[in-house]
Amino acid sequence: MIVFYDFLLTLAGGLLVTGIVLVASKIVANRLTLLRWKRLSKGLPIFPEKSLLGNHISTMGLGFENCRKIAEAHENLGPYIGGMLGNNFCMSTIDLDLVKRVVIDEANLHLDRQHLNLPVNEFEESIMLVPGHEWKPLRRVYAPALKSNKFKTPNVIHEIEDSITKLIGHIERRLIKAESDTVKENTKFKVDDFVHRYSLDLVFSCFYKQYQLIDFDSEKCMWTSSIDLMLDQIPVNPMVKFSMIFPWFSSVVDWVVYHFHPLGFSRRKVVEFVKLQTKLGIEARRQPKGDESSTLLKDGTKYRRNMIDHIIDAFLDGKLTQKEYLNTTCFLMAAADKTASDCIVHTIYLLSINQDIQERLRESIKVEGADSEYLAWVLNESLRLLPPAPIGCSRTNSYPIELDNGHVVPTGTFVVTCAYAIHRLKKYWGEDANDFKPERWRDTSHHHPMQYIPFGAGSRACPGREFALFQMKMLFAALLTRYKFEGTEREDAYTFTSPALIYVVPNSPTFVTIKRLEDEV
Ligand code: HEM
Repeated sequence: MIVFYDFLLTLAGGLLVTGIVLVASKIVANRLTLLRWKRLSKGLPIFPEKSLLGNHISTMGLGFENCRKIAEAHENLGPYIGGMLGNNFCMSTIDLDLVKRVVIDEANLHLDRQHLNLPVNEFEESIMLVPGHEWKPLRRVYAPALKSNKFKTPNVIHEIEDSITKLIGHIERRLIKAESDTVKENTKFKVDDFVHRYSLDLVFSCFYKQYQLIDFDSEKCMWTSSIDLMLDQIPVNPMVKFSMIFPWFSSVVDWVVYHFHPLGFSRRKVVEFVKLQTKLGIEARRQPKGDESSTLLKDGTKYRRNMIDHIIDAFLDGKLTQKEYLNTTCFLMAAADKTASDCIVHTIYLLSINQDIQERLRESIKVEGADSEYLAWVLNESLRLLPPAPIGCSRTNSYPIELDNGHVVPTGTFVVTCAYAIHRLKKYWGEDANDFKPERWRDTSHHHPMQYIPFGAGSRACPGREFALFQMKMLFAALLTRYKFEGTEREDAYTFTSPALIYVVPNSPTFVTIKRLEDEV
C-alpha cells in the first residue's frame, strides 16, 4: 500500500514538475521569439494583449471578439502589428499594397498557410494546409471541378432546387402549425438552425451523394449539431487551447481528443462518414458510365453525376493520393457548409432589420430573378460586413520583406489579413463603412484590388466562390418571392463574434419572424 502511495506521489510530483517546466519553457520561448521579432522586424509594434502563456495573436486566436480586437488594435497601432501564432511569427496588416504583394504579385513565393494551426489533423494534407509545392497538383484537380461549367448543369441545379424545396417545405409546415397555435411566437424561426440544415443538405448531395440524411423537421439534427458543437468548442476547449499553445503536442492531443473526448466523438462521426461516402462514390464511379448525366447503379437507383465526380475521376486516374483525396474531401465539408450557411444567416438577419432594402430586393428579384444585380450587391455587402472566413486569406512569407518605413517583415511570418478589419476601413469604404448599404456596389471602379477579400485573392483564392454565390442567389430568389423576414436589431447590429478567428458568427441565436407574402396582402 505504501509503495502504491509512493508511486502516486512520485507520479503527481513528476506531472507537476513537467507542467511547471512546460509553462516556464513556453514563457521563455515566447519572450525569446518576441525579442527576435523585434530585432528582425526592426521595431514593428506588437499586439498589446498579453496573457501568461503566449501573447497577442496566439491567445487572441482562442477568444471570441478577435476580429473586433484586431480592427481596434490597427486603429491604435497602425497598419502592421506583430505577435505570435503558436511559436511562429505572425503579423496582422491592413496595408493593402503589402497584402497585394504577398497574395497576388509574389503569390508563387508566399504560398503557405501552414501556420494557420487548425487543430484538426484531417485537414493536414488537404488543399488548405499542404505546403506550397504540394498544393499545385491538388489545386489543378479541385479548382476546375468547382468551375461554373461543372455546376451549371441540370444535375447540380437539381440538387440545389431539391435542398431549397426541402427548406421551403419545412417553413410551410412550421407556418401551418403556427396558424393553429395561439402562441404568436411560433412564427419566429431560429434561422441559424434551419439554414445550417439547408446548407449541409446541399453539401451532402453535391459532394457525398447523400440525399436523405438531413431531417429538417426534427427537434435536433445530429449532423448540424455535431458540427456546431465542434466549432463552439474550439475557442473554449482546454485541450484545443493546450494544443494551440503547445503546438509540439498538437498531434498527440489531437489523437486523444479524437478518440476519447466528446468533441472528438462528433468529429469522428463526420470523418467516418466522409471516408465511407468517398469509398462508395469511388465504387459507384467504377460502374459502367452510361450517359454523362446519370448512370443506373446495380441497385437500380440513379447515380447523378455532379462536381465530386470530376474529383473522383482524377483520383481514379492517379492524380491524387488516397490521403490527399480523403482529407481534401473532408475539408470541402468545412469549406462549403458553414461558410455559406453563415453568409445566408447574416443576410437574412440584415434584410430582416432593413425592410426598405428587403422590399427593393424583392422587387428586383421579381423582374430579374436570381440574376438580379441588386441581389449580387446585397450578398457582397453582407460578405463585406460579416465575412464568414475572416482570416482565410493569409500567407507565410518566404523571404524578408522590407517596408517603406524601414521596418521589415521577417521570413516565416504568417501574414494575417483580417477581412473583417479590412472591410471596415473608412479610408476605402467611407465614413459609413459600418452600415449595411448595398448601393455602395453600384460603382467599384475606384476599389483597391485587396479591399474586398471575403473569398481571399490570388492563385489560392477560394475555388468554391462561384458555386457558393450561385446557390445562395437561387435560395434568396426562392425565399424572397414567398416570404417576408422581420427581425429586431441586435444591440450592436453588424458586429458578431469571431470564435478563434475561424468564423464570424452571431453572439446568440438569430430569431426572425417569417410571414407569407400572400398573407400580407
Ligand atoms: C460563402 C462561402 C465561402 C466563403 C466566404 C469562402 C471563403 C474562403 C476563403 C477566405 C478562402 C481562403 C482563400 C485565400 O487564401 O486566398 C477559401 C479557400 C477555399 N475554399 Fe472557400 N469559401 C466559401 C465557400 C466555399 C465552397 C462552397 C467551397 C467548395 C465547394 C470552398 C472551397 C474552398 C477550398 C478548397 C479552399 C482552399 C483553396 C486553396 O488553398 O487552393 N469554399 N475559401
